[in-house]
Amino acid sequence: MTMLDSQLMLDSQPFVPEDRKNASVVSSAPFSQSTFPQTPSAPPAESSPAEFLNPTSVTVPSDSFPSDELFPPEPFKSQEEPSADAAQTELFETNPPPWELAVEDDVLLASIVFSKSPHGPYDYRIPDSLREDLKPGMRVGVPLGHRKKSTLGWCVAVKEGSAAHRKLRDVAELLDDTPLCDAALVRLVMWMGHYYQVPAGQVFDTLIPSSVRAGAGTRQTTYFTPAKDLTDEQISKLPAKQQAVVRLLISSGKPTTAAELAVAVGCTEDPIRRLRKKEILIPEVRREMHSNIRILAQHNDGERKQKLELTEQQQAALERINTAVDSGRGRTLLLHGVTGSGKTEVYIKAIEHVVSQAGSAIVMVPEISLTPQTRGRFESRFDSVAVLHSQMSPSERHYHWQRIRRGEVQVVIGPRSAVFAPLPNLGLIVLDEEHDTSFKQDSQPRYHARKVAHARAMALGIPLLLGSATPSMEAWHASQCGHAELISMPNRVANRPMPDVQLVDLRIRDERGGSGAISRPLHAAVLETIRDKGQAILLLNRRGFATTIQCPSCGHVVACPDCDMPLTHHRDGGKAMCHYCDYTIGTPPWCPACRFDGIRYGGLGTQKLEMEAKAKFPNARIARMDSDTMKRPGSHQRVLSEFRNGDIDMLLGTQMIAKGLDFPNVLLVGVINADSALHFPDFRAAERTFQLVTQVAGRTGRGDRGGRVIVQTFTPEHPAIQAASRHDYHKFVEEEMVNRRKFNYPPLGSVARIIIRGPLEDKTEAVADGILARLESARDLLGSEVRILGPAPPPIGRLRGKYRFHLLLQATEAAVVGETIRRALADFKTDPKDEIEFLVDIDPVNLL
Ligand SMILES: Nc1ncnc2c1ncn2[C@@H]1O[C@H](COP(=O)(O)OP(=O)(O)OP(=O)(O)O)[C@@H](O)[C@H]1O
Ligand SMILES: [Zn+2]
Repeated sequence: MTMLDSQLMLDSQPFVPEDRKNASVVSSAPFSQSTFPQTPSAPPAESSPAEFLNPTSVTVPSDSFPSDELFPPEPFKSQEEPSADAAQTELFETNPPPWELAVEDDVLLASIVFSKSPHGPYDYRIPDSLREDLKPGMRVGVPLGHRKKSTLGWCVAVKEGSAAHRKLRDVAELLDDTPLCDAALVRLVMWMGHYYQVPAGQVFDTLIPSSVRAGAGTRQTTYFTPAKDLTDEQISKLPAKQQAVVRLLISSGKPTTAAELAVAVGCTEDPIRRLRKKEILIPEVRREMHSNIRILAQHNDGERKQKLELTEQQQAALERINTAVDSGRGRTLLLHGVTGSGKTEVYIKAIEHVVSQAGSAIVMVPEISLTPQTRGRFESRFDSVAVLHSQMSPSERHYHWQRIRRGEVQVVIGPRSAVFAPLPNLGLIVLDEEHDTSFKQDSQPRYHARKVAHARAMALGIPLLLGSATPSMEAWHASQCGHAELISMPNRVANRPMPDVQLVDLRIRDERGGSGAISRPLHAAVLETIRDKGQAILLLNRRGFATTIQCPSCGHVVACPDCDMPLTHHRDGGKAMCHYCDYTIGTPPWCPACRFDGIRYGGLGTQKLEMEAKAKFPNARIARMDSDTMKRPGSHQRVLSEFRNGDIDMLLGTQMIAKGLDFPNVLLVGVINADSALHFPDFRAAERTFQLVTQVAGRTGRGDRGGRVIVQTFTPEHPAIQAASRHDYHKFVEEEMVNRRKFNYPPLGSVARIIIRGPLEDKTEAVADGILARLESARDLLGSEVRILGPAPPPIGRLRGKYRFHLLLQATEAAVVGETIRRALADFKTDPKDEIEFLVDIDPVNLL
C-alpha cells in the first residue's frame, strides 16, 4: 500500500470490527483496560478549576483504535506520558501483598465525559447501590469541582480499577433507566471525538437529539404495586375503600395508576394516598410518551406506483450488493449510476433483502431531496419507515427515536444525522447523492456523514453503499485503489438516451441576445417546450433580486456592517439582506456614502430571473423555488405536486431544483450561469461545477419524449463544463485528479483547517500567529511533513462582527495532520477577556 492510498477518506478503519451480533448488546465493560487507559479521577473539590482545565492528559490517545491492513500504523505512539499505573508501581520496591491488591481491584469505576469544560473523561467510583444499573451510554449526575449541584455527564466505560492513591468521588445518581446508546455507538462517539478533535460529551449531544435527552412529548406517570409480604390479616384491618384498592391491585397483578384505581374501585384518590403513606402501595415513576402526539402525516406527491422489473444492469448491481450484505463483512460499495439509471429501485431491493433477514437499514439523502417522491417510494414498499427531517417537532422526533430503538422500524430515511439512528440489527447503510456537501456538518462537531457511516459500518461488519451519478473525488479515488468496490450503471432505464447538451457562449453578443439573463437559444427553446406542452426547469444558483447594490457615482457598495459582504437586494418588501448573517435593512433609495440619487442594483438573483421569465413568457405558469419561497412547511411538497400535475410549466430556482427530481415531462433544462460556482477560491470549485451541471441536466429526458439542456457560460472551454456537456464523468475525474495531485489536495492528501475568530483584528491575528508557532513546533517534534498555510484572512474575512483568520494544514496522511493539531492545541488557551475562539475543521468542504 502506498502512502497516498493510506490516507484516503474512506480507507481508515477507525476501530476493530466487531462481531455483528455483539455490536448491539450493551455490555457493562466494553472497553478493556488497554482500550481505555486509566483516566484521571475527577478533579477534587479542593483543586482550583484552572488545575483541571488542562486537557492533555485526558484525550483518548490515538492508539486506542488499533490499526489493521487498511489503516497505517500510527506513527506517534511511544511518546505518551507514562500511565498513572506505571508511575504508581514504581513507587513500590516490592509488589503489594495479594490481599491488598484484591481490595484495590474490587472498586468499580465509571469513566465520565462532559459536554462543557472540563470535558473529562474522569474516573468516579460506582457506589454499590448503582453497581447493577450503571451502563456505558447512560447519563449520570456527578460532583465536579466546587459545584454545589451535581453535573450531568455521560458514562463511557465501566471498569474495575484501583482506588489506591487516588481521590475518587462517587457517582451521585443515574439519570437514565437504560443506556441512550449501545456499546457500539459509545465507541463511535469516542472515535468521533478523537478524529474530529471534539470533546466526547459534545459528540453525545449531537448523537442523541435534544428532544430525546429532554424526553420531549413524554410525561411522568406513577404506577402502584402492593407491598411485598402483605398478609391477609393486615389487609382486612384496613378501611373498606383501602381494602378494595389493595385487593383489586393484587388480583389484577399489574402496576396501575391512582386515577385508574380510583375509577375501578369507585373512590377518590384519597385512600390511595393514605395507602402510599403507610407504604402498603409502592409507587414507581415511569416516563411515557403522550398517547396523543401529532405525527404529521406526509403525503406522496401523486406519483403512481408500479411494480418494476429490474433492468439487467440493476439486477447485476443488486446481486453485488446482496453478496456484500450476506458476507457479514464491513465493506464500501460505490454505485456509480448515471442520472435516471434507477438507483433508488436498487436501494429498495437491496433493503428488502436486508429486511427479509430481520435486518434494518439507514438511507441518507440530502435534506433537499427528501421529497415526497423519495419518501413515497420507500413508504409504499416497507411496512415501517421512519422519515427524519428538520421540520419535525421535538415530540415527533423523540417518538420516532424510541420506535427506532425498540426495533420497530425497518428503514430510517433522513439527512446526515440519520447516520446515528439507533437501529438494532442494522444491516446496511446507504448514502444517496454521496457527493453532496450537506453531508458535512458546518458546526461542531464538524463530521462528515460518509466518514461516520463508514466507521459505523466497518465496526458492525456491514456494507456501506455510496450512490451517485457524480461521485465525489474521494469516493472515486477509493474505488480506484481498492478501498471501495465500484458498481457501474452507465445507462438510463428503458434505454433512454442522455439528453443533448448545448453550450451557449455568453461572450458572443449574438448568442447572448438583448438585455436580460435568458439568451437567444434558451429563449427559443423555452417557447418550443411550452408549445409542445412540455415543462422546463431553469437553474440559477443565487437567490434574491440583485446581488450587489452599488453607487455608479462614487463606487460605494452597500455591505453588511458585520460581515463586509455585499448585501443582496430582495424585491419583496424592498429589503437589503446579508446572506451570511441575515442582517436586513430597507434597501437605500440613494447612496449612503455620497447621497447620489440613482443607486444601481447589479447582479442577478432568482427573483429578477422570475420577473424576466414572466415578461418573456407571459403564457407560461411559472413557479420559483428557493429558500425564500420555500420557508413554510409543506411549500416544497405543494410546488412539486403542482409541477407533477402539469399545473406549472416552468420551475426556476436554486440548486434545490437540481437534485433527485424525477418528472418525465421535463423536456428542457436551462442553466443560467454555469460559471457561478467556478470562480470560488476553493480547490473543489471545478468538481462542484461539474456536479451541479450534470445533476440539473439529469432532470430532463426521463420520460419517453426525450429532453435537452442549454448551458449558458462565459467559459465554455473549461474542462468541467466540457465534461458535463458530454456526460463524461471519467474524463472529468481523470483531468481533475491531475490538478489535485499537483498540490496533494484531497483525495490525494488530507486537509484540515483551523479558524480563529474574535472581535479585535490585531488580537485575533496574534492568536493565529501563536497557533502557527505551535503547529510548527509540533510538526518539528513529530518529524512530520505537514504543509502549513497561513494564517490569512479567509474569503469571508469578517462574519457576524468577528474578524476571521484561518490556517490550512495539508499532508499526505490524515493521521499526521490530526496528530500535529492535537499536539499543538493540547494545552492551548486564550485569554477569556479577548473573546477569541478557535475551531478545528478536519476534512473541510467549505473554505470560505
Ligand atoms: N427497472 C425499471 N424499469 C422501469 N422504470 C424504472 C426501473 N427502475 C427505475 N425506474 C424508473 O426510472 C426513473 C429513474 O429512477 P431513479 O429516480 O431511481 O433514478 P436515479 O438513478 O436515482 O437518478 P438520479 O441520480 O437522477 O436521481 C424512476 O421514475 C423510476 O421509477
Ligand atoms: Zn452579515
